[in-house]
Amino acid sequence: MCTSIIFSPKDHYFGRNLDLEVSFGQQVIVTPRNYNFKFRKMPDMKKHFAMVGIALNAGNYPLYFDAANEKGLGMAGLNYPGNATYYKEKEGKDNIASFEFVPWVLGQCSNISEVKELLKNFNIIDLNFSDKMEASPLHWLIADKSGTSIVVETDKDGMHIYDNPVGCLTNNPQFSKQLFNLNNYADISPAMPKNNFSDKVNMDGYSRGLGSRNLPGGMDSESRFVRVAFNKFNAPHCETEEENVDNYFHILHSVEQQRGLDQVGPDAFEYTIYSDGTNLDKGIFYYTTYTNKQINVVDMNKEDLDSDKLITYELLTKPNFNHQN
Ligand SMILES: C[C@H](CCC(=O)NCCS(=O)(=O)O)[C@H]1CC[C@H]2[C@@H]3[C@H](O)C[C@@H]4C[C@H](O)CC[C@]4(C)[C@H]3C[C@H](O)[C@]12C
Repeated sequence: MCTSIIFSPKDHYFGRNLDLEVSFGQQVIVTPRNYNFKFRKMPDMKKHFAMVGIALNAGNYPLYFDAANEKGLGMAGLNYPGNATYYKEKEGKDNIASFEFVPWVLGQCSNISEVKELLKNFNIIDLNFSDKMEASPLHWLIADKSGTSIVVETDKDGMHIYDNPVGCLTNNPQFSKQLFNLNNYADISPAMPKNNFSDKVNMDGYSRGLGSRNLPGGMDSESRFVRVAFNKFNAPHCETEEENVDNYFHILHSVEQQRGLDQVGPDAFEYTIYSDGTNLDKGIFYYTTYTNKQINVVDMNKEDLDSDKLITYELLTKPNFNHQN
């Protein structure tokens, strides 16, 4: 499972938790403006916006899991098995494979209204990257530095673009159902609950935090959706970058999957391999990994963004202990 959010305390932070049982050897990859992006059914994109995110470098082609561009637009693909549908090629349409969708959008759009315009002629096609790497069933959260976000789902009945009032996405079911499900949690609150039960019973609030007692705690995608939306809406908005980045990671880590809790095979457990976030206003990329909880930083502005070569950084995974004596 995965969770993606846009958090807007002052600047805007976009990213995700990547939850899975196996790692692909992904890296932080900065794609500069003059890297030649090839598309299977569309002309090459020789010049485009620079982007930073997590990707698998497949023979010098960055297969992005999630990324943000220099204009402050971010995009993440999350598993959507059973629902994601990719279509046949259509004449006159922009025919894009699912693994090309992130660079197609981030290469040329600056904000959500441009994305909506671009998607008017979009057709996602059923194409594998290679024989060994089949297309993944995904849906996408896309957000910009105004804090606006949309969800794109390509279902059996066609493509849906939803305005996203909560600024988060997890996995199944469809986004519209995830939103509807929030109805069931309307009474969750950071405040102590009032006794609406009966004035015949003395309820003295034996513990702090009773207002969030019914917040779902499971690893499943519906529980994480409710939990991350609630935690994000109630997170503090601070003044400094450090405080806001710290709060951002508290939100993502509140839905992280601890190893051992989500069994997907006889001896296999899904867990949060990394959590990342880009400051969309400043182009600074932050991440933590399951074993390295220090916040690591790659500042896109420190790179030569006019280059034509991918810039890669290994994800740091070595535990970082600070011995005080
Ligand atoms: C599995 C990842 C999503 C995480 C997630 O939602 N996990 C939930 C798993 S489940 O519901 O519980 O089964 C997705 C996100 C981005 C995906 C990758 C990117 O789309 C880039 C390429 C695309 C290629 O077609 C397949 C390999 C791949 C490298 C993808 C592998 C995998 O499907 C990734 C890493």
